[in-house]
Amino acid sequence: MGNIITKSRMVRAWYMDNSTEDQRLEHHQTPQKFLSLDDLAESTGVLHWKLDADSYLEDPQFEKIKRERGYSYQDLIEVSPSTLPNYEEKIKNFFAEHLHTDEEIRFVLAGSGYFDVRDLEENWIRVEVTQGDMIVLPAGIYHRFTLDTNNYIKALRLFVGEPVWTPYNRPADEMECRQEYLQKNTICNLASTPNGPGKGRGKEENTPDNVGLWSPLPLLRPHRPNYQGLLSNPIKILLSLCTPSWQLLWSMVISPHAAYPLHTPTPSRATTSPEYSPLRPFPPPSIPPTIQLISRIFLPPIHQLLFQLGSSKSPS
Ligand SMILES: CSCCC(=O)/C(O)=C/O
Ligand SMILES: [Fe+2]
Ligand code: NI
Repeated sequence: MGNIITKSRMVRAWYMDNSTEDQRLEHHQTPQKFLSLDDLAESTGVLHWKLDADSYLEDPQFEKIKRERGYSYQDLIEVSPSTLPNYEEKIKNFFAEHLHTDEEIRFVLAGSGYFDVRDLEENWIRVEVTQGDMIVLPAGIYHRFTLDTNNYIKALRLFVGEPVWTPYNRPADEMECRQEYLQKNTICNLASTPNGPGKGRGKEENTPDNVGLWSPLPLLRPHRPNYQGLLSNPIKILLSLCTPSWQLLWSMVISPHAAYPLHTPTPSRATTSPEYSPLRPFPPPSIPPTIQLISRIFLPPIHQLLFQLGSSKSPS
């Protein structure tokens, strides 16, 4: 593939239009609507790193990511009409909306392409990957892949343990990994944060960025990119009207008690972190066992239910 020009650029992600034109085109909405990597992580759980594809073998950051995330397997895939056996069929399968029971991890060594991921409001978000992009799609996320008009990508595929590439085409809503994905992304990680978008979830587990930020109000944060779309049916409107009182109750009364025991087994930095609002003291001054129990057992399912009602009644 001597004529393929590969260039490294900042990753871009945008909301797609609904056109059925050539899948390899960019498919922007009008006007174009981009989202930041923080918003991408927050609304889908997709993670991204920019690395040097020419020196990844000696790159300590690449090693660190592999070590910390347990990636023990890697191989190469080169997607182009001339390099991929059964190209036409594979390309068709890659572009069918599907999920996997494990993370999909790709590190782009050359060329480019698009990973499309569904957010929780059923929008397609297109993530452009070029040389040096490492992308992790969480287990259970609906997604698809296409080449762009350059028709070429070479990527490392990484995996935890023995690789399982099986795609499960949509609908796969009953699968455990899908349910887990929804659970993680509707309750814990789309958290309302005191620090603005993107701080509610991160690439590391159990850091202060990931604790203490648990809120039942993922739908109702004005900074979320699709906030407007949420106000499209009566349940969503009702939810939004409840926001101020629910938010206040949550942040002042329940959250300081509930968030800490729910999310951090190791309180190490919690008390000293300057990032926290005084409304969310760490550790909580006292945690009445009944409040802990009630908030742990009842609030997640209630909020999950509200969320599902709110997001399934009408297209937003
Ligand atoms: C750039 S890797 C090709 C796409 C792929 O492997 C996959 O599983 C898409 O979902
Ligand atoms: Fe896939
Ligand atoms: Ni060539």
